[in-house]
Amino acid sequence: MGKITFPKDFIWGAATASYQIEGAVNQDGRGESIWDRFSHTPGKVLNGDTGDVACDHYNRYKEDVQLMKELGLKGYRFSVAWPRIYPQGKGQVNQKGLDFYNSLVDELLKAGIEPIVTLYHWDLPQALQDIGGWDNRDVTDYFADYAFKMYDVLGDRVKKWITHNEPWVVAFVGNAFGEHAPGYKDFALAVRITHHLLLSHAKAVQAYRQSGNDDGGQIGITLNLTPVYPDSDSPEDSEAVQFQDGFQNRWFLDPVFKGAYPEDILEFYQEKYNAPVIRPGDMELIADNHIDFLGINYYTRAVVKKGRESGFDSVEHVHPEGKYTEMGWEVYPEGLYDLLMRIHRDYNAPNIYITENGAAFKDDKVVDGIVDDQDRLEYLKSHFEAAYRAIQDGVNLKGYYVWSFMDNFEWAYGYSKRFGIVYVDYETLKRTPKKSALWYRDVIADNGF
Ligand SMILES: OC[C@H]1NNC[C@@H](O)[C@@H]1O
Repeated sequence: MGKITFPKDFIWGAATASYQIEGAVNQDGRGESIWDRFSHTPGKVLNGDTGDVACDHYNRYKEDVQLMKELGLKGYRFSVAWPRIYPQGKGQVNQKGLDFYNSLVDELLKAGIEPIVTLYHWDLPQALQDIGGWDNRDVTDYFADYAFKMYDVLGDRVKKWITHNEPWVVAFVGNAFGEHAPGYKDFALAVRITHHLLLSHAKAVQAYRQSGNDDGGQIGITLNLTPVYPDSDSPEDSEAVQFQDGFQNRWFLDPVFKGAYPEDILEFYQEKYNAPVIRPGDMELIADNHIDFLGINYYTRAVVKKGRESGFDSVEHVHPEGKYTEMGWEVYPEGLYDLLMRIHRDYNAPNIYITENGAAFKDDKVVDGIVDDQDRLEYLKSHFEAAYRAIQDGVNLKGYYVWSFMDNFEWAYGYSKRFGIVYVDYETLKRTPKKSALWYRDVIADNGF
């Protein structure tokens, strides 16, 4: 592909999340989150790593924003730690928590960087988990109250909001697979939680429209979407694709864009798990609170075939020959093009932002002050090219936030996986832009490559 130039005003950014970078978990009145509890539970996180210190961004944010400015970032996606605002999840507000995010937003704006703020990136206040967490329908109201407070405090300067990050991961990885906080292995619980997450999303959108701070503002949701391909063109394999696509993608896309769950998956869940619990008015609330943009987190594709068991959910994942990242995810930029075209075609999505895309590779070592992460540079380049083709074919893609601005706490993998374009030395917390960051700086400056 020759020189490509992205549309004018395309937002080139980078993304992070509170628990993964902030540290300072006991500073300035922050309450405990479910990830504090989970990471301090022996055996849950590799090497016993926790987010206690992480990148100490809470105390180093001015330095980090300065580095973002030097890289020329146009946008920065971060998340607010709910337990910094409401240490008990509701009730008493922690002013020092509000002060931190106010200062961070002011630093970003001074640096000419547009903030896009995620309200929930997995660090639920533990006090709410103690009353059932997302399985307790009341938490959907506490979330809307927390969202309203953030719109009130930051909404004059923050004009792009994301209600939830990856509700599929929150529900299933945290409550069915047991690999994330709070660590349950209960599929019926996970399905019930998906509905409460979507309900809380709708209530937070409604609160935004009522906040009086939504002038010129946009609100959306970020979904981790994985395009699914059949291992063969057999009818059995296409049935496996149908289930996996429904389980992972359509279960959230359909209610958000069409106001109803996909029939095939809903029927399967009701039969097998007697879930979700949908009350009269729920689907209307979800249907009536439209989003202004869809955030897409794309990492890789899935290739599936009919599994050995019987039943709609009998799916076996296949791992084709090819290049894989340190997470065991196939490098497949074509999947990003196909996904964007599908969202455009099947859901007529309004504006789209790639709110996360990036990779962890082994090549992260500082040698003479340089981190030569050629693998990551090539990963990003190939995915930028796929995004560009989708724009050329009509997709309303308005921005791209690389995951991640800097190496950080990669959940159950702890600090063993590095996604950053900036290297973090966890002994000294020194930040070193990697080769990919320096290349990205030029892409941003030229709005292409
Ligand atoms: O696994 C890489 C990223 N995926 N999306 C959510 C983020 O919190 C993860 O670090």
